[in-house]
Amino acid sequence: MTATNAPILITGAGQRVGLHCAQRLLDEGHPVIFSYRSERPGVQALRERGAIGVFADFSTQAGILAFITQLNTHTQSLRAIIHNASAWVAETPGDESRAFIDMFSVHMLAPYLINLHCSPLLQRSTPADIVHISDDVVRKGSRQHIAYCATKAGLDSLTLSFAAQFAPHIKVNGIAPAMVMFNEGDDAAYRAKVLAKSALGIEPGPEVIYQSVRYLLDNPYVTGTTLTVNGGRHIK
Ligand SMILES: NC(=O)C1=CN([C@@H]2O[C@H](COP(=O)(O)OP(=O)(O)OC[C@H]3O[C@@H](n4cnc5c(N)ncnc54)[C@H](OP(=O)(O)O)[C@@H]3O)[C@@H](O)[C@H]2O)C=CC1
Ligand SMILES: Nc1nc2c(c(=O)[nH]1)N=C([C@H](O)[C@@H](O)CO)CN2
Repeated sequence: MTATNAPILITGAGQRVGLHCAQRLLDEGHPVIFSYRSERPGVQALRERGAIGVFADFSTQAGILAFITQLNTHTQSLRAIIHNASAWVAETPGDESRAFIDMFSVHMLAPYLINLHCSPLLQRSTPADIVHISDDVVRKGSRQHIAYCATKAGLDSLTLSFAAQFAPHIKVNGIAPAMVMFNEGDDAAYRAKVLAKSALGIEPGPEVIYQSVRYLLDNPYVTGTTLTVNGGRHIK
C-alpha cells in the first residue's frame, strides 16, 4: 500500500536543528511526528502547528522500546525517519562510562532499534527514507569528545548496513555536519577558534541541514551515502 502523505518522524526536535527541520517539513506540507525529552517552547510550537510530539528518553533500551510502542499508536506508515537526537558530551573524569553508554544509546542503539522495529511503517510508503545525522568529526577523531565521536562513527556504520538491508524500497543515508550553530554559552574566543577551522568560516545555521535532508528525500538514486556539510574543514 502506498501512503499518500505519510508522516515524517524526526527525533530530538524540541530545539535547534531538529526543531528547524520539523518546522520546514511542516512548511512543505509533510505531517510530522517528533520525539522530545524536555518540554521546551519548540515542543509546544510544533504541537500548535499540528505535529504530534512523543516523549522519548533514548538513554535506555526500555526508553527506546517505550517510544516505539507509543509511535505505533499514532501512525501505520512513515514517509521517513530522521535520527537527529544527540548528546554532545565531553569525557568527564570518573564518569566516562556513563557518558559513553548514554551516547551509545542515543546515537546507535536508538537508531538501530527504531529502524528495525519501524521498517514495516516505512514499507507502507513510497518513497521511503531513513536519515542518520552524524558528524564530520568522525573523519579524523576528536581528543575532546572521544566517546561522542566513536558513537557517531557507529552511526555511520549503521547507514551502510541498513542501506544494504533495506534496499530497494527504503533509502538510508547520513548527513555529517561540522559546526552549523553554536550553543548559547559559547564565548567569542571559542567561536573564533571554531570558525577558523573551516575554509568558509561561517556559522551557517540549521537551514543547511534541512537542505541536505530535502536532497536526500527527493533524490531517488542516493543510498548508503553520508553527505559532508562542513564548510570545507577537510581542505583547510
Ligand atoms: N549543532 C551543530 O553545530 C552540530 C550538530 N551536529 C548534529 O546535528 C544534530 C542536531 O544538532 P543540535 O540541534 O545541536 O542538537 P542538540 O544538542 O540540540 O540535541 C538535539 C536534541 O537531542 C535530544 N536528546 C539528547 N539526548 C537524548 C536522549 N538520551 N534521549 C532523547 N533525546 C535526547 C535533546 O532533547 P531535550 O532537549 O528534549 O533533552 C535535544 O533537544 C545532532 O545529531 C548533532 O550531533 C553535528 C555537528 C555539528
Ligand atoms: N548533539 C549535538 N552535537 C553537536 C553539537 C551540539 O550542539 N549538539 N555541536 C557540535 C559543535 O558545533 C562542533 O561541531 C564544533 O566543532 C558538534 N556536535
